[in-house]
Amino acid sequence: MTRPILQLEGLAVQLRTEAGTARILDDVTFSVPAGGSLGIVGESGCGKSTLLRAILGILPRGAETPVGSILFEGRDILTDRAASARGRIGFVPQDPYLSLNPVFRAGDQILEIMRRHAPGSRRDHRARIVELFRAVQLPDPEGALSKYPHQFSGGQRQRLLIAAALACDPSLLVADEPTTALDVTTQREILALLRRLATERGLALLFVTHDFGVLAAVCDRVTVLYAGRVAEGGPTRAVLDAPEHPYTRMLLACHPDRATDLVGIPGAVPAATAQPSGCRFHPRCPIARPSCAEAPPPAIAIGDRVVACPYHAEPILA
Ligand SMILES: Nc1ncnc2c1ncn2[C@@H]1O[C@H](COP(=O)(O)OP(=O)(O)OP(=O)(O)O)[C@@H](O)[C@H]1O
Repeated sequence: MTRPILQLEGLAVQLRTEAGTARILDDVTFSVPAGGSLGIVGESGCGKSTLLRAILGILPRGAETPVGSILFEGRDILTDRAASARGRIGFVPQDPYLSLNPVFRAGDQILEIMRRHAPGSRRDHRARIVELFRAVQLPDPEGALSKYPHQFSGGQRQRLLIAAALACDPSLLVADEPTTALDVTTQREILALLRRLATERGLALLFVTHDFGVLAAVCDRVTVLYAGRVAEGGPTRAVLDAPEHPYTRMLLACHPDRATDLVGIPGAVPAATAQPSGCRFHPRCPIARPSCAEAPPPAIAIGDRVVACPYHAEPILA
């Protein structure tokens, strides 16, 4: 088996807020091997962004020290600051319109990042940036160096941001819904680009999305989060074709591309300060039993999949 680049074991993140302790992530476990791509999906408020923040070491103020471990290239970046500082984690943000500094030329913005990570002369760095621009298929890579962000289209700006994420020579690329701000055609091109770069460079890719179409286009595996806990995980195709957890089944049934007789999931994701006892999905779950409110369900392994529901084989009646 390929070595994991990123491995989370029992990660829990809590935040002190005015409304009490927000239990945002609990017992999150998964791994991403070199060359592998994992998508994190779940409704808004399930903890996807907080998960990325924990990995990138940028949790908000009020966060308690996370519990569990985040092994990056075999070292726990929660405790090993040196590993974290040296970490080769590239980040592709959500919004290409907000994520570039409008007053600096594209080349200079990436030069800054490269200088921090790799030795070399200005000329070496510029040559490498042109190479990166070529790799992300920016038109006129040489000319792009001296352009300002507003001189690029949305898709080109996202390509610039991917080039910026690659500037630290990463072994892991973390992307937070990088195509939501783009039109469908551009979205497809950017997803294909990410997929190709990850394969060609042997990068591990961690991809956050709420869109199953995007997930299927990019990720070999998926982890479904619900209210900060893993509901289900496994190969993307298998999970999309035959979801096991009631949450995944209902979430997929509400997807516009899928016509089924199930409509929406009643209720809403609970506030992180008011997580239900036991299985956090039980108040919205049509097959919940009284015991579901008692203790968090353990993750059950089914081949190369996991599902956190002892009643996953039961039908859901509309
Ligand atoms: N700084 C904070 N203070 C208080 N609560 C927070 C904070 N950050 C996140 N939360 C809460 O943690 C939960 C998870 O939030 P998070 O942003 O990680 O979810 P998400 O799945 O990324 O949502 P979205 O898809 O809308 O970005 C939510 O209930 C949110 O209100």
